[in-house]
Amino acid sequence: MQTIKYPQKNDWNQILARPTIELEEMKEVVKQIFKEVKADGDAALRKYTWFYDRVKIDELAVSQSEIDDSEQFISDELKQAIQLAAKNIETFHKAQKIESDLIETTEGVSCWRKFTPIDKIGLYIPGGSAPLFSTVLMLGIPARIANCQEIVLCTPPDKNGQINPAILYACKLVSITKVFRIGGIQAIGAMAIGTESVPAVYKIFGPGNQFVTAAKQTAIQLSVAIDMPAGPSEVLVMADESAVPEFVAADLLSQAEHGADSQVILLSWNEKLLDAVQIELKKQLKKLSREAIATKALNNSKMILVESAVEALEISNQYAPEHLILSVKNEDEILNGIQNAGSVFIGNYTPESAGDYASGTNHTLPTNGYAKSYSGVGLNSFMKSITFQKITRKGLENLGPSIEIMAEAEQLEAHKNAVSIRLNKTC
Ligand SMILES: NC(=O)c1ccc[n+]([C@@H]2O[C@H](COP(=O)([O-])OP(=O)(O)OC[C@H]3O[C@@H](n4cnc5c(N)ncnc54)[C@H](O)[C@@H]3O)[C@@H](O)[C@H]2O)c1
Ligand SMILES: N[C@H](CO)Cc1c[nH]c[nH+]1
Ligand SMILES: [Zn+2]
Repeated sequence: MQTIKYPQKNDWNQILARPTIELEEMKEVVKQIFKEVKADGDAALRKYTWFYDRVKIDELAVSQSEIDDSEQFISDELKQAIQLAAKNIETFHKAQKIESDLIETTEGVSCWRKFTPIDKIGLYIPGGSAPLFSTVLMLGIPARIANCQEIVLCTPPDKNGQINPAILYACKLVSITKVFRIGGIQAIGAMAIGTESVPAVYKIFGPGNQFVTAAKQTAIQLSVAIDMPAGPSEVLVMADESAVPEFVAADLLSQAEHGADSQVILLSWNEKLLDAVQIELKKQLKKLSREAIATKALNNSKMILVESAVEALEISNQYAPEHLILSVKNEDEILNGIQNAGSVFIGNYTPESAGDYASGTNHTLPTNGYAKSYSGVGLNSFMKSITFQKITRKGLENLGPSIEIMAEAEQLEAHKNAVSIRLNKTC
């Protein structure tokens, strides 16, 4: 991992550039696949599953018996771990329920909101290089709490056309029955457009590689909402002399192993720590089964020696990491200044993997700098709100003159009349 010492502020953006594929190139591919999905439906899904995943699929839908049988293939130990994670995710997301209060904005003018679930949703579960069954929990549990009626789930098949049993077990746990063995752009196209087998949905959720993320962004043009751009994983660690080099290296590697296009950043004002982490990285990397992937990601990654904690914070806010780890003595000084980050992990005993699996927070988070403007997935992502208002005669007498003046100023006479006609009528 390259080390950079005391970079100039003007150079921060270039040093921290993410290893993204040219968006325009991907957009063309996405456009073509979407066009074929619209024209040929399931046949296009089969064609691209063969093209990208090298597997011939007859039955796109996973049968209920495959879902039911999945638990035979996973250990009790894993089932228990999944159940504990599910409990914590449920507890954290249930607590996010918002009850809307009725507000009287002016005497006689009552306004309130009602939250309703998004009826039809699509979940994308990554499976290209690792079967991320934890994502089923992260999306399925809040969707169930929100009471979404139709949940469609797509995930790529393995070389034998099968879905990992842990993904199916997690589907069973959260009562998801419409499961399809489709990945990548074609899966997003199927859920956005609809085919003979895959129902079209109103909103698509879930992380994925750059192709999946580009496809989700194109789905927006078809009036389908998306949760956010949740692309290749990233982490930024801020560490001082109180950090443990072994822990820091392990955290960096935990996100580097996701994919060759992941990026990890370490910021410190303590040069000795950077050197120690560098040594640890080499030691730990060698032992990883995904060494090759993590090595590529480390080539996109940087260790940066900065002047101070204040400067580190400024860089971090500019970078807007998906995950921010604080391994520092005076965390409170930094916590107050965090403006842009998907999820924050505080102290030596809070590995980022805790949020990936089991602490309760959601791991579907904005990447590629989108943490400047997007939040991660939460209960509200699965709901929308409708506003209501009721105005009494007295209320309209109080508010009406202002509406009339504003409508007149906007030269919208009919708007004004809708108020005046009422105020002028005595009943
Ligand atoms: N931001 C988050 O919240 C978050 C959470 C979990 C995972 N992730 C990220 O999700 C990603 C998972 O990626 P993955 O690849 O393992 O699985 P994936 O399921 O996202 O993608 C696999 C699919 O990509 C398609 N594909 C592969 N090569 C292609 C190409 N050249 N052109 C078009 N399509 C192609 C194939 O159809 C394949 O099925 C990783 O980058 C990981 O970092 C992000
Ligand atoms: N770190 C990923 C989000 O960027 C989520 C994940 C799932 N499994 C392991 N990790
Ligand atoms: Zn992870």
